[in-house]
Amino acid sequence: MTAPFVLAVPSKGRLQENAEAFFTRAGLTLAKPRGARDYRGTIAELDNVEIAYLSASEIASQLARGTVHLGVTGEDLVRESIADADRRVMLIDNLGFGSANVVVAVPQAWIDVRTMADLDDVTTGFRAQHNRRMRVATKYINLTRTFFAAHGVVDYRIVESAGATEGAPATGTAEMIVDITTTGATLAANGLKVLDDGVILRSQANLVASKDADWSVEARETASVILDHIAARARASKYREVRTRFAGCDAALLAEAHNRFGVVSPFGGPTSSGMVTLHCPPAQLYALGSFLRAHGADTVSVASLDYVLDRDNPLFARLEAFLRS
Ligand SMILES: Nc1ncnc2c1ncn2[C@@H]1O[C@H](COP(=O)(O)OP(=O)(O)OP(=O)(O)O)[C@@H](O)[C@H]1O
Ligand SMILES: O=P(O)(O)OC[C@H]1O[C@H](OP(=O)(O)OP(=O)(O)O)[C@H](O)[C@@H]1O
Ligand SMILES: [Mg+2]
Repeated sequence: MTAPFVLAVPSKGRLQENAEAFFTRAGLTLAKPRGARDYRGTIAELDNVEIAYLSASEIASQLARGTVHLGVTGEDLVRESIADADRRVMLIDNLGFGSANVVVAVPQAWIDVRTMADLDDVTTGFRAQHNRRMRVATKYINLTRTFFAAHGVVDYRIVESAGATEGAPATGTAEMIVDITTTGATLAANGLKVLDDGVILRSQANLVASKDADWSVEARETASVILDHIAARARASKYREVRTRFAGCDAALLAEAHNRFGVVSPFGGPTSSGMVTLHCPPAQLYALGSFLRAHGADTVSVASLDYVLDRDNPLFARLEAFLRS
């Protein structure tokens, strides 16, 4: 028996629901045969795939170790926990959820500190005056070191924080923090502000591949099928299907529609009777409908697309290039 292909999916926290919904939309139904507390699952449509339900941070670690082939996790966790991340894992695609920024935040009361350059001055002055370094509370130790170094800030010390990091300045365990934020509500509630150039990383959930997983022929084939599903869904959601028929519909008109509205003609130009099926970006639908009617169409129908299966498998092509590199 060949070893199963392992896909890691967040088991809890804010990424979980979105991740499951993402696979469902792609036509891949995640199932837990032994109930909700089961941390191993399957994909109803595919044999020989094992779903590993793990925390988002554990997914990043297992991708680095190669114990899972593909996983969904936050870019922040990938960049923080995997040294040399671009060589060991590949971010195949942004998933459009789990957006959050890793930021440098200081007390709002520091009115003269707006930028990293200001912070550099303040940390240097603090060290000279107090004979100790300012403390930064964070769980993003590597991201903090790299970012501070890039800005020439050296007079600081990291205090590792596992949770409630925003509270550190008020309780006196650190002077400032590096943490993740979405709405900014937690920072504001703790009297903190983000430095103007203090965004270290704009993170979101990603589909990530491990370089060191067992990429057997079977594993590659499974990845190709999974990524084909995902690409078909992604392509479908970028467009709506527009259909019409009128005598004046010709190649020149379609070329104009392409240039003006970003319309593509996946099945070629109009038939001899002027029947055509187009794919149009949602924001341009009404403009396209008006354009077609102005040129003679009596009726234009618009429908949403569930999947668009192309001969190309662009996500898998990227994965293959990475595995070869
Ligand atoms: N507002 C946010 N705060 C924290 N993480 C967020 C936010 N928005 C998106 N994320 C993403 O979700 C990931 C996981 O965060 P989540 O809070 O779900 O789990 P966790 O913090 O790792 O788990 P736990 O808090 O139980 O240890 C983050 O690393 C980040 O990529
Ligand atoms: O900018 P906001 O929208 O306020 O969100 C940011 C907060 O959310 C996260 O905490 P979480 O709820 O995940 O708790 P945790 O610290 O236990 O992970 C994060 O660590 C911040 O504290
Ligand atoms: Mg959290």
